[in-house]
Amino acid sequence: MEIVILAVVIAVVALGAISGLVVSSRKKKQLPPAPPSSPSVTAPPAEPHVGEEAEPPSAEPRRTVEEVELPAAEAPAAEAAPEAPAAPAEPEAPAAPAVEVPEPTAGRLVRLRTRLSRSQNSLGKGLLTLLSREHLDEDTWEEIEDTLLTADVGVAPTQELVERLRERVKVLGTRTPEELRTLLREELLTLIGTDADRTVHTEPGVGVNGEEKPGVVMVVGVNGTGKTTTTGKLARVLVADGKSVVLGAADTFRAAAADQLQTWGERVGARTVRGPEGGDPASIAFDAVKEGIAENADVVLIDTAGRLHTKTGLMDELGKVKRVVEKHGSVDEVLLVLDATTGQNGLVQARVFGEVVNITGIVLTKLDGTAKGGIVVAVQRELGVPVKLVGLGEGADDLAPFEPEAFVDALIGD
Ligand SMILES: Nc1nc2c(ncn2[C@@H]2O[C@H](COP(=O)(O)OP(=O)(O)OP(=O)(O)O)[C@@H](O)[C@H]2O)c(=O)[nH]1
Repeated sequence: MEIVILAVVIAVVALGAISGLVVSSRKKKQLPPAPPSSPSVTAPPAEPHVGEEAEPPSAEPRRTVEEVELPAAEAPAAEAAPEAPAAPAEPEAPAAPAVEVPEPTAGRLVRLRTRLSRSQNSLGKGLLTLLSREHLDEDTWEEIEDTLLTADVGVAPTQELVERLRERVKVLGTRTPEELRTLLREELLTLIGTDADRTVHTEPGVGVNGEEKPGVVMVVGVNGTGKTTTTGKLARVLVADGKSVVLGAADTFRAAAADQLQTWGERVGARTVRGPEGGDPASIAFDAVKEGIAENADVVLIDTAGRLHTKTGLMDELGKVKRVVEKHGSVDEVLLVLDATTGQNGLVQARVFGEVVNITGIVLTKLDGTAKGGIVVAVQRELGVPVKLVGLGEGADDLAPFEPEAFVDALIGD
């Protein structure tokens, strides 16, 4: 019996040992799956790869910024142009509107009058309303003063005008609206001045070598005031008047400026002389006049780069551009372009530009976008030169000769 029990125990122990082995071997088999998951654990080591990869791209963009840019898109078109016969037709397509016929310049200010009076309403109408009050007490005169100052007329001209109005209103006694309108019209005209020569001088002259030289106009001013646009619009005006025009793209700061000018020129058949981007503006201006002389053109318009009047180096450069152009002969007109919306700051600009180049006329742009038409008075006083042209919109023919009467009529309405 004992033997049987012993045999059973041995058998049980033996079975236990065998099953233990099986379990442990299963466990060992389960482990291997762990290693497959271990690569994901080793993923972090991939981070260095990411880091490694990150470096080249960080270097690449520096190259691609220069290399890819727009030329990548433009180059094929440019390359295709000489090969494909259809392609050359495309560059000619924009040249087709070169036959554009600009609007006649006469009466432009009258045509643009609604735009002008819309923006200037508060000045003219405001003054008339105040002057029509039954009792013109001190408060009312102060309000009149404020209206003028708000419209950028300037302190001294405002005081002069108010003094004159006070005197004349006193003499008038009863004031009919019509009398007031006439009175205000006269006084505003006196303030603006009707005697100044507002012609943009573009007559041909005699060059240093005795040859006939085109009229030369330089367009100067602070950034974004509308120089290129004005140069383009002026080219249209001149072409409309039957003159041949050469454009000089001496704005080598702003990459798109030369293209912009060339487009304006192409639309009316005026050639643009341009140089490399960032090139010497004086030499481009010089070449433009040289071309103008060679081509027997009537007028050369030189668009210069926008420059802050506070940067001495840039202002010196402007002086140099003018001096270099004068090696051919006189510069007949230096137009300072002022943005009417910048108000009093325009006066500071006018003063500094006037010190560097002899300003002969002012172009007041964006008059359609401000009620501060009084700047016309202030800037003429500041510089002692007349406003010759006004910009009244972004349209190609939205540049008008400045006519004091039409301007004042627009201010005070009918
Ligand atoms: N509303 C309005 N916009 C104008 C007038 N004149 C110019 N502009 C706009 O003013 C912006 C600047 O004009 P640009 O001719 O490029 O100015 P710019 O002085 O040549 O600029 P920079 O070369 O950068 O100094 C453009 O969007 C023009 O369309 C105007 O009389 N009225």
